[in-house]
Amino acid sequence: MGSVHDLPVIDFSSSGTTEWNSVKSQVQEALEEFGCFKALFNKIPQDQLQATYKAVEELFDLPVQTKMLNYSPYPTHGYLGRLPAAPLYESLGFENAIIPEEAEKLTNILWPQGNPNFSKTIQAFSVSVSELEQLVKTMIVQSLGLEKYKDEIMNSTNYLLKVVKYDVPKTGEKNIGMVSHEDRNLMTILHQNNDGLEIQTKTGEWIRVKTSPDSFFVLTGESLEAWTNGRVQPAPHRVMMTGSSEPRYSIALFSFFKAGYKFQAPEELVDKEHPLLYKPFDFGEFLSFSGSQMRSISNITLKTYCGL
Ligand SMILES: O=C(O)CCC(=O)C(=O)O
Ligand SMILES: [Fe+2]
Repeated sequence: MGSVHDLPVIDFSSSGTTEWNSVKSQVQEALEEFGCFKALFNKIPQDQLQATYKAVEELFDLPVQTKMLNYSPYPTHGYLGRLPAAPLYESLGFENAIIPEEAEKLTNILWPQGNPNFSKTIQAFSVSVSELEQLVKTMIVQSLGLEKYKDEIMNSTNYLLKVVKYDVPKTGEKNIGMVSHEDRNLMTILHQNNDGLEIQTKTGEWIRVKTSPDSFFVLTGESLEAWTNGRVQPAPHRVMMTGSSEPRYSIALFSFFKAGYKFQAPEELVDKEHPLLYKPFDFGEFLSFSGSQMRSISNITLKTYCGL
């Protein structure tokens, strides 16, 4: 792990029991201190990664009216763009993108004649990143001594693949790509083609995440804070388009508890020093009620919604 001024970097490329235990404790330490870390994960070949970025560029090249067909009943899970607070930002979301039929169904809305290459590419990418998400989740439940909840957690998780494009700011335009916020889901695993993502540490310092082809940035969200009864807290993050000469793309897999699954922190994490922070809640209902997947953008906090 790096110095106080660096974000932790954790290598997931080797396997074996010794490595597993070492990586597991690095994960827990990083999450408790920063709520995030950079994962070196080489299970996605470079040509697959390049094909995914190519597919994403093709998607953003579609006319705005077409992109707007990407609708989700959940706020911020479908097409978003031209927002006054984020004029450089545009995103689309693919719910359950790890399931081939779902990826295809959403693809066919955008390309009624079909685009099997696109749906297969984003589905394969989502599956690979979901494997990393499941490794991290397994390590968290093991570190907390809560492995008995692992299957329930795994079976209650859904995934959304969100792809984002940030335009280069024009002269005189603000360079904020996305304002500071924390995510509300369980975990977000993000790959970027150019630097731009910045993380705020607990001491208030902003750190810019360095891009490399095999690095995936793991951020935890408010739902994990609730499930761990405050042990892991999400880090504020933002995107600054500083010194860019070309658009920036990021591809992020969001995991969250399925709508209809009411959850609360396991009783093992509740005691005198750690009183229960939140009443049981359903993430789908909370998302609909709060109006945004991003804390700090919506005025409704989890504390006001179901805090104790
Ligand atoms: O594009 C990025 O790097 C950040 C995206 C993000 O934070 C989000 O969609 O919640
Ligand atoms: Fe975020």
